[in-house]
Amino acid sequence: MKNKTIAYAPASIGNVSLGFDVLGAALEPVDGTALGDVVEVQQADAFALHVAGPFAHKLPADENTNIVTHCYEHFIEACVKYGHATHPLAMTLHKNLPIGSGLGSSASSIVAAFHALNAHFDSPFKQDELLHMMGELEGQISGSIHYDNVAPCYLGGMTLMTGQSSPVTVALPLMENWYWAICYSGISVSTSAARDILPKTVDLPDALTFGRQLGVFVHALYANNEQLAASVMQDVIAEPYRKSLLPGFDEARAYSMEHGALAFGISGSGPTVFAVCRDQAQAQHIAAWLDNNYKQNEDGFSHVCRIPQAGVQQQQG
Ligand SMILES: Nc1ncnc2c1ncn2[C@@H]1O[C@H](COP(=O)(O)OP(=O)(O)OP(=O)(O)O)[C@@H](O)[C@H]1O
Ligand SMILES: N[C@@H](CCO)C(=O)O
Repeated sequence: MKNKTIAYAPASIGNVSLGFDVLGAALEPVDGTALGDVVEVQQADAFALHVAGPFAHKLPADENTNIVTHCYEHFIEACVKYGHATHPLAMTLHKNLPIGSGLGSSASSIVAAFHALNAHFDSPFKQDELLHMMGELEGQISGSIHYDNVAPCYLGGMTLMTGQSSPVTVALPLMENWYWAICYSGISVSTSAARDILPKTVDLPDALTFGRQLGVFVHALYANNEQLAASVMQDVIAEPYRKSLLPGFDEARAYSMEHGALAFGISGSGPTVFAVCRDQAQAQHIAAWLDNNYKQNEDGFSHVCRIPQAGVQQQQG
């Protein structure tokens, strides 16, 4: 067992427009910004959670309501159930991602927490076992289990959920030259509220479009056909309802598409938006425009990102 274990878990895009709840991608800013939460664990006499970082003050003051505390309790219960030895830990969460941002903020805390806990105790649980725990904890927050943030955050890349208990998710090929301009507007959108406004059933034409788009997208990634892949990146499930929660969304889409973006959409449940760009210069231009025009307040930010191959990463203590 290690004295101190530290894990960094990246931001992620849920849905990627065309894959509601079943498609997600990790994010890595090209300028080296660490866009993700960090969790440290260390042996202690009793459990304690300390919260730090730029968005710590936006979390509930009571550490018992922090999802990281719930991850610890869940992990220890699982260890007891399966006969793995444990001891109490002190944990620190560096809350670097804004809450209710659409960047997979709770997923980032959850993945960093479970990875640090598992590594600290010499990996008693395997990948899919941990993913199930992560999905369950994410479901406690958003109201239903979905893996489209926790899976890419944990494993990196762009991942498609299988609906199976193992493998929970499979990796998809990436378009080598795509850059993702992302902008968080600075307001908070609750994922559970953004799920509650969606209709409970989907019309047949939309169901057919959803299936066709997802199938064509996966084919186009394997065929390395950028135009075909981008042509089906449209959201027929959530965006028509959610965009009313996002001031300036239509203008941001119109500007991005007029300036060459291949696709544009809501990241997760928003308010973060993304534009898929052919090269870094185009992404820088669109990110700068979004920064000046889509951002609503000083909490907002924009980045040019790539999709990293790696997800959660262990750091030196
Ligand atoms: N460590 C944590 N990180 C983020 N949210 C937390 C954490 N602990 C508790 N919460 C609570 O969970 C809820 C998170 O809400 P929500 O799912 O809308 O945000 P999110 O995960 O940040 O969203 P998104 O996936 O869109 O980035 C908030 O009520 C927040 O106070
Ligand atoms: N698939 C989830 C992602 C939330 O970040 C949703 O759109 O509700």
